[in-house]
Amino acid sequence: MKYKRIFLIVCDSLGIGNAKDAKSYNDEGANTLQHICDYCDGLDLPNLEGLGLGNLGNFKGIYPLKSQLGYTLALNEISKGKDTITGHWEMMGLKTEKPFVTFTETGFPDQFIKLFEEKTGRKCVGNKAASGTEILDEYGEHQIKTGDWIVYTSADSVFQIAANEEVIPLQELYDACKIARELAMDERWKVGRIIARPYIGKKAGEFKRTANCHDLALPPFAPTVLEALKTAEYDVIGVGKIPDIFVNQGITKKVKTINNQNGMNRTIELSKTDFTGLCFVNLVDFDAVYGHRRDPKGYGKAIKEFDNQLEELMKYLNHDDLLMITSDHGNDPTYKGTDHTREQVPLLIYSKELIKPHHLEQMDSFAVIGATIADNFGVSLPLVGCSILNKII
Ligand SMILES: O=P(O)(O)O[C@H]1O[C@H](CO)[C@@H](O)[C@H]1O
Ligand SMILES: [Mn+2]
Ligand SMILES: [Mn+2]
Repeated sequence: MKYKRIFLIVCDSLGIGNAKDAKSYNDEGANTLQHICDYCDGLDLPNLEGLGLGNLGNFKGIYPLKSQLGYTLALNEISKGKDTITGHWEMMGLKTEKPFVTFTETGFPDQFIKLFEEKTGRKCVGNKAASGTEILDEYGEHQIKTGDWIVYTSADSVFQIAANEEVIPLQELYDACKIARELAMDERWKVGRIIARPYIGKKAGEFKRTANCHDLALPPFAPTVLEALKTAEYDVIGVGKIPDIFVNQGITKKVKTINNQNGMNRTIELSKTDFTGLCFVNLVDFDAVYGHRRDPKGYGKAIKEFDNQLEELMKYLNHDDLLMITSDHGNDPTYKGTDHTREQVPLLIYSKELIKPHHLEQMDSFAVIGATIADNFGVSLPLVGCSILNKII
């Protein structure tokens, strides 16, 4: 074991363009970070820049340094799919060959909706691909009058249920999600995630989603690196959405968060505690609050805030800790539509002492991350992805 603790932070959706297969996803030219930097007329990110982020692309305001502190490379996703689950599972060694079923063009079939209505005792409205905030403006007032569920999907493999917390009790929404998850274990409707989308407010234009959102994912289809770590009795701390994404498999401790800032604060607190193993963090606001909302200015501000908090985290790292910063897909806020974009993701690696700063161009598979972690802790390596442990040290 070279590193006692590894902190892996996923800046959800912070892609860096250039995916070899972007065309087959209709995402040619998408580049989340580059276009945010352009839109903001340059981003000043001293900590990420110091690690070497500027060597990973042409990002206005982020300069490529000759003497970067970190080890940097770009990763290509090899799975079929560009959603959160696919990206995170690949990081931990699973290659998804068959994409999850989607209902983007058609909405969910009548049979599924009927069963869901019968079992939950409420009717559904919506049932189409939509932005989660726009659909509240469309149906939120209707829901207050009727108590109907607002259901919707997207380009992702999801069934999302929006419910006003002041109209439908939160627990009833969670129970309905469980019912939907059971129904959607049927092969015909086996979507990657059922998502509870609670919100508050009284009229269109004023509805606000709350932090009580909850995902019910399919369990990973094979053991992941997280499982291997847990079996070998290492700590596997999941912060934010991580436990949901892996349906708690391989997780030894769950830490809930309410937003990015809180996620980083919780991570900084964890860095002051003693553990041996992995602290795996997802910062979802980049994606949910800015990427899908096509808000490049807000996204830029959020990256800047992350960069500030990163400085504090780095201060608390021990000499034998390793920090990895990456992403799970792109979500270019200047791109057409409101969905994820197929992009390469950055991998920035840092340790106070045990690192050989270097910029390596690119590698295939996000599983480079899981393989390196497995290698470090001496557990069995995943079937995909090469460890770079011996290169970074
Ligand atoms: O528009 P909202 O509700 O944020 O939905 C987004 O979040 C879901 C999960 O990533 C996807 O379906 C995506 O469209
Ligand atoms: Mn994501
Ligand atoms: Mn998303």
